[in-house]
Amino acid sequence: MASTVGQTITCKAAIAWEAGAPLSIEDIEVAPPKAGEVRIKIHHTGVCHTDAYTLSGKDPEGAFPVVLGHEGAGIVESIGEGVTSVKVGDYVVALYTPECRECKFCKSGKTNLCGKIRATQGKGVMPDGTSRFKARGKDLLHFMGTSTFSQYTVVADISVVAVTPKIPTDRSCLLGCGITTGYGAAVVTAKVEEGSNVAVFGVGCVGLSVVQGAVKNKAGMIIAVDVNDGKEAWARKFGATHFVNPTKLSGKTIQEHLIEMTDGGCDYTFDCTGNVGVMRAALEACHKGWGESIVIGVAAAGQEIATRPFQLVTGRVWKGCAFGGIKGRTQLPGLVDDYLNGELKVDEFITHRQSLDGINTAFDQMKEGDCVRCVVDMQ
Ligand SMILES: NC(=O)C1=CN([C@@H]2O[C@H](COP(=O)(O)OP(=O)(O)OC[C@H]3O[C@@H](n4cnc5c(N)ncnc54)[C@H](OP(=O)(O)O)[C@@H]3O)[C@@H](O)[C@H]2O)C=CC1
Ligand SMILES: N[C@@H](CCC(=O)N[C@@H](CSC=O)C(=O)NCC(=O)O)C(=O)O
Ligand SMILES: [Zn+2]
Ligand SMILES: [Zn+2]
Repeated sequence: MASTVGQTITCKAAIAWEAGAPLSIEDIEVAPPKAGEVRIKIHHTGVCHTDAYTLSGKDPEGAFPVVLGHEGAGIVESIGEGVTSVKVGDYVVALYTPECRECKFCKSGKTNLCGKIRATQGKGVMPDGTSRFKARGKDLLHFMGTSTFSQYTVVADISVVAVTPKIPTDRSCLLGCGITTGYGAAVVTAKVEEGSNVAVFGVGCVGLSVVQGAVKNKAGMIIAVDVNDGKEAWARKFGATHFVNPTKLSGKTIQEHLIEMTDGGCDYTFDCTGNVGVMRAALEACHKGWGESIVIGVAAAGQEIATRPFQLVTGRVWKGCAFGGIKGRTQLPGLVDDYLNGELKVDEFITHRQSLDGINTAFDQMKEGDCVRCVVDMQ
C-alpha cells in the first residue's frame, strides 16, 4: 500500500454538525501532523456520557461542527517534526488530559491537569490555532484534544501515550476515560484507606470503577447508591458490599440513611452522576471532621452546587478530579500492566459493541440502564 506519510488522508468520521442532531458518518480529510503532533489510526473508541453532554448543547465549551470522541486507542500512522515520545507503529491511547511535564501544573506535583494546551484544546483547535479536519470544504473543530470518532485523528504529542500491543485496542480505549477516571478518583485522588467506608453515587462505568479502586485499597463498607435497581448486581460483581436505591427510602434522605449505616457518615463519597442534588447529598453523607466527597460527574451549563457552609466548617471536604487525577503518560502504562496481570477489570465493562456506522445507536444504548460501555470498532 502507498505510504500516507505527509499526505492528507480521506477516511470516515462521525461528524457532529450541530447540537442535538445525530452524528453524520461521512468522508473527512485529515491533514498530516505538524511539528509536535501525531496522527493516529483509531481502531476502537468508547462512547462516554461527556460526548453526549457536549452533543446535547449543554457544554459551555461545546462548539460545532466538531469531531467528538475522547476514549480512543489505535496505532501511530505518522509523526510531525520533533516528536520523540512515540513512533510510527506504536500502539497508543489518546489522552484528553495531556501531560507536558514542563508547565506549572505538571511541575507542581499537586495535580494531573496540564496547562500547556488547555486554551486551544477548549477552543477545539490544535496548539497552533488551526484544525487538521475538513469535510464538505469546511474546517471542523477538534474535541478534548483527541477527536476519536474519526478513523484517523491528529493530536498533540503530549496528548498520547504508547502502551504495549499486548492489550487489545478494544480494551485499552476504555482506559482513555471511564475506567481510569473512577479508579483514579478512588486510588489517586481520594487515596481511600484500608477499612474506610465509601459511598459511590451512580453505578455506571465511572462508579463501578470507583468501586474497583475502593476494593483495591481494601475499603471497609463500599455502598453503591443508584436509582436503578438493575445496577445492584453490577455493583456487587465489582465488589460493593451494600446497595441502596434512594428512591425507595421512606421518611429519610439518602444522606441520613448513609450516616446511620456507617455510624456517623462515610469517610469518602463520590458523585458519579453529574446531578448537583446528588453532589450535595454525597457531601452531606460524609463523616463530620474528616469525610471527603469527590465530584466526578459533569453537570450541565448553569448548574451550581450548594450546601450549608456549616458542613465544611465542621470538617467535611469537597473536591473533584478530572481523569481520576491520573497523569496519562506516566501512569497509564502501569494500569495496562495491572490489566494484563489480572489485577484491573476492563473486559467486564464492555456490554455493547457497534461499528462506526452504528455510532448513533451506541449513543442511544448508552442512555439505556443496562449499558455500561459500548465500544465502537472504527475500522
Ligand atoms: N470528571 C471526569 O474526568 C469525568 C467525568 N465523567 C462524568 O461522570 C458521570 C458518570 O459517567 P458514567 O458512569 O459514564 O454515567 P452512567 O450514566 O453510566 O452512570 C450514572 C449512573 O447514575 C445513576 N443515577 C442517575 N441519577 C441518580 C441519582 N439521583 N442517584 C443515584 N444514581 C443516579 C444512573 O442511573 P440510570 O441508569 O437510571 O440512568 C446511572 O446508573 C457523567 O456525568 C460523565 O460525564 C465521565 C468521565 C470522566
Ligand atoms: N467543558 C465542560 C466541562 C467538561 C469536563 O468537565 N470535562 C472533564 C472530563 S469529562 C470526561 O469525560 C475534564 O477533563 N475537565 C477538566 C478540563 O480541563 O476540561 C465545561 O466547560 O463545563
Ligand atoms: Zn469521558
Ligand atoms: Zn503540563
